[in-house]
Amino acid sequence: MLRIAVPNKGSLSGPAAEMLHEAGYRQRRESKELRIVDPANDVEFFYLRPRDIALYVASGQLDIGITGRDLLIDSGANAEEILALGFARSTFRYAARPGTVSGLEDLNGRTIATSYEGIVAKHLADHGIDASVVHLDGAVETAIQLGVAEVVADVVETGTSLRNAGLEVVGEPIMTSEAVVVRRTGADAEELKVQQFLRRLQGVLVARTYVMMDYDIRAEHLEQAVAITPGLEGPTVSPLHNEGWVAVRAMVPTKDAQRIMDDLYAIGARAILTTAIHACRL
Ligand SMILES: Nc1ncnc2c1ncn2[C@@H]1O[C@H](COP(=O)(O)OP(=O)(O)OP(=O)(O)O)[C@@H](O)[C@H]1O
Ligand SMILES: O=P(O)(O)OC[C@H]1O[C@H](OP(=O)(O)OP(=O)(O)O)[C@H](O)[C@@H]1O
Ligand SMILES: [Mg+2]
Repeated sequence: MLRIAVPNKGSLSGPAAEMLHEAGYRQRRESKELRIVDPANDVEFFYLRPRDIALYVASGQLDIGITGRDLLIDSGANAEEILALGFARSTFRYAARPGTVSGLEDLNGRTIATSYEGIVAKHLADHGIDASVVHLDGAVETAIQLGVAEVVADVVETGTSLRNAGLEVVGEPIMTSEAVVVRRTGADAEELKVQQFLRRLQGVLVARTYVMMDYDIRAEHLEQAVAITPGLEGPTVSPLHNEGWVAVRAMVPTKDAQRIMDDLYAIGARAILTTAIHACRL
């Protein structure tokens, strides 16, 4: 049975459970459940603190985990990212009161508050900066107002928390993060059960980012149309009862669908339809 760690709380927990549910796995009914078995899929889910997940996976007790890339790197655990999941996207950045820190070099001698000591210590060392790091559990933006630190290093998504604390970012992002699937470094990536799990999640990612597009076009414009909608392995082309016309079917990225419909219309395509993909296996 495949043993999988899933975030039990925080920003990763809801979207991770939703993705697993879309991939056809049973998920817990209430947040106090710490472990559930999905016998139909031969999988066991353990609901753990996102910060601890890379460690459990590195220990070999659990086969796979879902966590944040930033948490994986911060943990220093012997685990590696094998699939990016596209949710809980954020950057990790330094911030300070406007006008107090001029740039990265200016962090020398400062006190930096963070919940991600591993990332910050490595970043400072890589840039030859000598600063002291104070560990806080959360709400680190407030540490400056309360005099605990002059600089914070924290997760930034919309920037609202920084603005509310009267802070602005310093330097370039230290890293970008999103939810990721992790495995013990060097574990057998070819293992069948693992591959099947990853294929299911990839299917959800594709269903979320692509739509199916159908349209009719005169045969002489087919090559132009195929250039606009190349599909994944080439579009399906079928004859229409109306001679000289063909029907084309191809997957297109959802974000480009409206532009593609305009482009197809402009070269003479008609009856252009898009439909959602509910599930897929590439
Ligand atoms: N506002 C946010 N937007 C996107 N991702 C976020 C946000 N806040 C935290 N994350 C991501 O969530 C993960 C941290 O999860 P964790 O549960 O420790 O913290 P949290 O989501 O802030 O929840 P908590 O309220 O328990 O602190 C990291 O991968 C981080 O990048
Ligand atoms: O840029 P924003 O959209 O404001 O998002 C970033 C904030 O979200 C998270 O905080 P959370 O609410 O989880 O509280 P925490 O700091 O206690 O973890 C993170 O730690 C930042 O503070
Ligand atoms: Mg938080």
